[in-house]
Amino acid sequence: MYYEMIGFHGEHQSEHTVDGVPEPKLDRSTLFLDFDGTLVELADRPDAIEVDAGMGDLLRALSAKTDGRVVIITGRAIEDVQQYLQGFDGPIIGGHGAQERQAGEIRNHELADPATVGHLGTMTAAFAATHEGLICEQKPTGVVLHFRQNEDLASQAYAFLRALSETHDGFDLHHSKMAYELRPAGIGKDVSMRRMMESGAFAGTMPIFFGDDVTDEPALHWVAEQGGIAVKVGEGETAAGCRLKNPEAARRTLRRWAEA
Ligand SMILES: O=P(O)(O)OC[C@H]1O[C@H](O[C@H]2O[C@H](CO)[C@@H](O)[C@H](O)[C@H]2O)[C@H](O)[C@@H](O)[C@@H]1O
Repeated sequence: MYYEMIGFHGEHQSEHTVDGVPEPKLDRSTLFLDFDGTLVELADRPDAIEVDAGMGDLLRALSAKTDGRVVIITGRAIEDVQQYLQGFDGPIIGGHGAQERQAGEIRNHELADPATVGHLGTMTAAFAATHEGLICEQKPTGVVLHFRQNEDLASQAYAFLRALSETHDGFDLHHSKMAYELRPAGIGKDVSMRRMMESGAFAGTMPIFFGDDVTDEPALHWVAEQGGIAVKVGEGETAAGCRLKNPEAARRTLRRWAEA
């Protein structure tokens, strides 16, 4: 909407679409990319993903086309996701917005009090250790309980984290794919995205976002509302105007843009 109001819409994307996605003018765009389920296929465990061998080259090529405005925006901790992104030294928003990497330096959001996060992590790890099939993922800004290995434990995982959220101010409970997560209240990919789009090199460019999860929906909604390109990867209800079938299709579109 904003870009249409100021007359930029047509300047930032062509009317030509491939697989239902408009072809953007990358030199006037900012490209936000979710990681799990968008750039890489989901796996049984967070540490079992397989990253396409050309991922680093792809992100570097897209960064060159956008003058450095490719942003990885993920729920993972930055310390975790960056091991899969060798060769990409651009900005990363991690922990759903609770962390940011700019110019190689990682900053954690002040809302993620380290003592509280540590305490939540310790308690959740102890709970997972006594429930076979639950995986505790501790992050610098929150904690996740994964139940993909044993779906029958979903309600117990939920009840446990819910009790923690009710006894620890400032942390909200969120549902994502086969997992529940505690993260600081007030953070979100949409919040980080809006802030970034108002700053320095990003202001006045058109936002593009590829995301797959319910946790991506507020940001997909915001991008669509701005007249940007919001792409939902996979199935499910969405506010996005475009959809690609799976991460392979998303990578194919991105490779085409990188080579255009
Ligand atoms: O924002 P994203 O980049 O999509 O990250 C969301 C969460 O992704 C990871 O969990 C999910 O992917 C795992 C690996 O495929 C899968 O096993 C799990 O069931 C999914 O929920 C990651 O572990 C989380 O920290 C991220 O928040």
